[in-house]
Amino acid sequence: MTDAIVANGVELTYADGTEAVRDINLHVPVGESFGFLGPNGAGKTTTIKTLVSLLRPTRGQITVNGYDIKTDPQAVRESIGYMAQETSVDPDLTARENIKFACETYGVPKAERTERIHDLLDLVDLADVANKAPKEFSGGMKKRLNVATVLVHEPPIVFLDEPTTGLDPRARIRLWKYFQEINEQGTTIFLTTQYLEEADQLCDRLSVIQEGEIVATDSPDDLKSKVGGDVLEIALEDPTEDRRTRAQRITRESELFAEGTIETTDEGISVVSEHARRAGTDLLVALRDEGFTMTGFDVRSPTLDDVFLALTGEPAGNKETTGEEPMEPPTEAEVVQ
Ligand SMILES: Nc1ncnc2c1ncn2[C@@H]1O[C@H](COP(=O)(O)OP(=O)(O)OP(=O)(O)O)[C@@H](O)[C@H]1O
Repeated sequence: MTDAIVANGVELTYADGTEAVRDINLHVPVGESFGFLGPNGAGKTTTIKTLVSLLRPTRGQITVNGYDIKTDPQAVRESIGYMAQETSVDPDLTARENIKFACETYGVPKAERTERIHDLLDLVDLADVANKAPKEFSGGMKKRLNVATVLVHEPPIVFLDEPTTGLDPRARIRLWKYFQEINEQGTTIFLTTQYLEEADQLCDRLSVIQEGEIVATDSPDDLKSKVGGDVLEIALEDPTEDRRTRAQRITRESELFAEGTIETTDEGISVVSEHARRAGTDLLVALRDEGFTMTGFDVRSPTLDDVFLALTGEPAGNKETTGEEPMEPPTEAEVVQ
């Protein structure tokens, strides 16, 4: 399979000396849905802007659709769809007019425009509000319109920079559906995200990026399998620091869990081990014999959050779960759709 995106040894240092990305290497085959997962400031936007030729790398080579971004930036831009982090639709033109404008900008032949606009309004579920202006739309509807505008010239690759940030879960799931649809139709997708679930749902493969460097690249399942087992979480009654540390030590001293990763949590301890499922109850008994009372117990498969923690030593800072980000309530137009 040919590569849609190739990046070799890419670095980008901003004028103020910030080394935003260092030694980025990528090979994204045609038809793949590839993700860049990382927290705020990790270098995702810098990377995507460099790939679409809006920023010039300080070092390294990039080809997109076979075009070199340094020598052929115009050909790169004409052959891709790029959705920036900030939604870019004209608030005063209607949804239909916004898509028509994009058709003109990208030189879609006149004879094809009417059908293309109709199909795109359908794809993103905005046919009912085609004659309304985005100033009346919810954030989710604006993003969907934005998706339609970047697809007008049927690009073989679309670059999506945190396409669902700020949307409520329902709007997010709808957008995922459209991305899956265009990917199934053969479009290569490169997206950045800080949502673990988004990476899990949409990406065939992903790179985890931290402080400008790729720390792992694989399929979501393979990344999870590298965590080293299932995750056993135990909540203790009265989980003072002393008690959590003692429970951690007892677990570490037990033969079965000596090889696992044992962390203290707010409620008690968390153990990642290949024995978590089979021998979890033995550990509960051992802790009970040492005088602990357990108030909760859960064994689960690893998530990308566990992957992130194992790779970077930090939680992913997923806004969805930390609740840092205000959710956008649906507007009237969204509700009536
Ligand atoms: N124009 C700029 N000049 C100097 N430094 C910048 C500039 N833009 C970004 N940076 C810095 O480069 C680093 C990477 O930023 P970048 O926006 O690429 O990260 P990100 O992963 O996309 O984060 P976010 O999720 O917040 O968009 C950060 O330290 C950021 O402060």
